[in-house]
Amino acid sequence: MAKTPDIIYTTVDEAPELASASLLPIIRSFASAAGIDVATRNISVAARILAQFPDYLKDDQKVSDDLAELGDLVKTPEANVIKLPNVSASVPQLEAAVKELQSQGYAIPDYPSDPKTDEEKEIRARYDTIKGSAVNPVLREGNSDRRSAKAVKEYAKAHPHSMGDWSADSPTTVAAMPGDDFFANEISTTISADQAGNGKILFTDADGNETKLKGGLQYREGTIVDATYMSATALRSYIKAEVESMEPGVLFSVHLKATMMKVSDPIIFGHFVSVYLEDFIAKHGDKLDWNPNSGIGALEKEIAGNAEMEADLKAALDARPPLYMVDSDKGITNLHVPSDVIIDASMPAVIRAGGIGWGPDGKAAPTKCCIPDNCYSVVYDETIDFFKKNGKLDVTTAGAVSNVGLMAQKAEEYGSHPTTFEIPANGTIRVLGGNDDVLLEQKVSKGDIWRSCTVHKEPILDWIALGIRRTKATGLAAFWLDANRAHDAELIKYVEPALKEAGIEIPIMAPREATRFTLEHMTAGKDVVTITGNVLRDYLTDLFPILELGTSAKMLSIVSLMQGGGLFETGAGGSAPKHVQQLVEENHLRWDSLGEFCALGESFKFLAEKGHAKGALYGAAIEDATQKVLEHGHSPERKVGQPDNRTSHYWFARYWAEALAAQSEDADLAAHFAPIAKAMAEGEEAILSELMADQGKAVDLGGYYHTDAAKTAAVMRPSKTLNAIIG
Ligand SMILES: NC(=O)C1=CN([C@@H]2O[C@H](COP(=O)(O)OP(=O)(O)OC[C@H]3O[C@@H](n4cnc5c(N)ncnc54)[C@H](OP(=O)(O)O)[C@@H]3O)[C@@H](O)[C@H]2O)C=CC1
Ligand SMILES: O=C(O)CCC(=O)C(=O)O
Ligand SMILES: [Mg+2]
Repeated sequence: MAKTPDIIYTTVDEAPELASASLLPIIRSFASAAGIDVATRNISVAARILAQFPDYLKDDQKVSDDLAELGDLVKTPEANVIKLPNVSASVPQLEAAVKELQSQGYAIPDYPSDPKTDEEKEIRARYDTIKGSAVNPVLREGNSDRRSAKAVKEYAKAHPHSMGDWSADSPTTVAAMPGDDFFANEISTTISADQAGNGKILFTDADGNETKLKGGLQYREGTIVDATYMSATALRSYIKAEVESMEPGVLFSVHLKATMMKVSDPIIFGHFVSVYLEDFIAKHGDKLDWNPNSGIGALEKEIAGNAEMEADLKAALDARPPLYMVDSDKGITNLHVPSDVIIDASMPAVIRAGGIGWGPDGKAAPTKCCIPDNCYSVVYDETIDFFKKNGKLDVTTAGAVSNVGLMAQKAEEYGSHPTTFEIPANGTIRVLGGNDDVLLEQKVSKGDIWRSCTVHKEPILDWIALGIRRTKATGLAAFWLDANRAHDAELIKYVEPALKEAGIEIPIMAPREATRFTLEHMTAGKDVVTITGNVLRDYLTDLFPILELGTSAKMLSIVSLMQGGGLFETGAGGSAPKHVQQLVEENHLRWDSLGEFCALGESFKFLAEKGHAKGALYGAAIEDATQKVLEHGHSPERKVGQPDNRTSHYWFARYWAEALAAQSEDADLAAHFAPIAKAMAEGEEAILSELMADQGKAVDLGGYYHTDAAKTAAVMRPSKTLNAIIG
């Protein structure tokens, strides 16, 4: 068997991938001096599509299934993977990627939006494995530890980013369902030894016809299994009530996670679209080949050229309260594209701005934020309440909020796609254990969104232990668990004895209380650890970093894999499509690779733990370089003509080389890097001017999802002087 590479750096999409075109050659060149090989594996949406359809491709077009390979690797102690954020594709994004690949000569099939034949169904099943958050759940074989590096936090306190003012009478609110949501309907149980084995989910309609919705569920002793549903009727009447009770001057918005929750949330999104456009759909719905779950963007494409429908759509939108906009310049509303509705990014942006979003007129306005499910809406509701009472966060004095998240082995909601169903008819749903015991049973109605989540015992115990370690290192912490929520009550049965055994007291608080506790302490300058389940891990690791640091991309994001390997995610944010657009239009890339720098440092330190002596020197040198990039103000700036991602990489490389040249533990390494550092310093003027020379001009990357490597390299590595030093 081939040797596992020392470090694997993932190939992804959009802005982080453009950044890699500049940064990775530097990393590889420097690492090779210590005999450390840095390999790549491609998990971009384009590569994942090609990997699914070898039978449609010519031999020289076929690609390996790198995600599957990585999925196996993370279950071994050898794993040392740097994972950059990748596109979690919605249907519109998937369709766009397919179209682009087809235009490049890859004869892959169209995405069947309404599969009828067996062949179409088979193609659709392959595409479904690519849709939404298809990468992270496969790689995350460990729990999550996200925090800011000390240097990053100190820099943010010394150089505070802008924050909007909050006023006590801000009309911005969070609106959740009055009941009959996932929170209200949840039931939960823990699998006994007898019940372990192959579980299944059965549905029985009103006439007694039984269908198996899912079999082969691997229940283990100690696994927590839940069942819950959101009533479609209750959801629709809540949306209607919220649309109809809007105050003038307030924007209407919904905040979901259609990428991660790829089965349930597009359906919820579709209900928002269809209630909001009720009158238009009543008039034209029958004539349309359009699913509201794809959003208004897809509707606009469907009716393009039909003047009557276009006029009616415009009138329908005008008759409703103004929508919160994703991009007001381009007319993209909150209800346009499901993948643009990303609550972990959108709610912090509203809160950071002082409770405002952007309206169709391009002006900022207060916003009603609909977050249907009460499991998590309370966190944002309480946060907004807190800032209304206390005014905006003082970034210069705020403590650091870090997170320990229960994530391993597809924990909780984020692993529930295969066991989420839109209920076909009124009836009963039952979850059976390995011994056919009925574990959970619920009466449901047609259209309800029903799901079952699981979380295994080993990840739970590992998470509690990690929470205890981080609490000891930090001082203040809380478990965010609601004793009144069925799932959390089962988890508490693990947490309480584990804390007792460890002889440590960590409070257990419901999310609303825990939010207040965290905000009170952080505003008083204290560092706080939030120990949460998987969804709150995702939400909080954008919310607090965006408030504290201006972006979550600067976070350290470590997944200590349960089998002993390491997965180092870069930041907590996404792939920044707006940054790609700016690069293409004006050759300026404002993506900040600080997250990559932090992950790289951790990855080298991890290599040292595994016995690679030079890993520790590299890790320390990278930390030093990262701190210098910050201290000397060499992070990318936002506007064309200013230093960007590429110049920040030059400084990072230079400081990294200088640190390796200056260390005295390894004379050979110092001797290798001394001339590199010298050449970088001497070449400063030439390199910076070569890096900046072509800013302002449009560039061609040869694609969006599947860019041309040579074209991208030419754009991202424009300095001959630097390239010659890197070799
Ligand atoms: N872990 C993962 O793999 C994740 C992937 N995603 C995917 O990313 C895509 C985009 O998601 P979106 O919600 O727009 O979130 P992003 O995090 O990509 O962008 C939100 C905003 O945050 C700022 N930002 C994010 N990262 C950086 C960075 N490194 N440097 C500077 N600024 C940064 C940018 O602000 P500004 O524009 O003001 O500069 C950006 O527009 C989607 O396809 C989504 O599925 C999202 C989250 C996590
Ligand atoms: O995998 C995804 O789609 C998003 C992940 C994410 O937002 C996170 O882990 O913070
Ligand atoms: Mg997130």
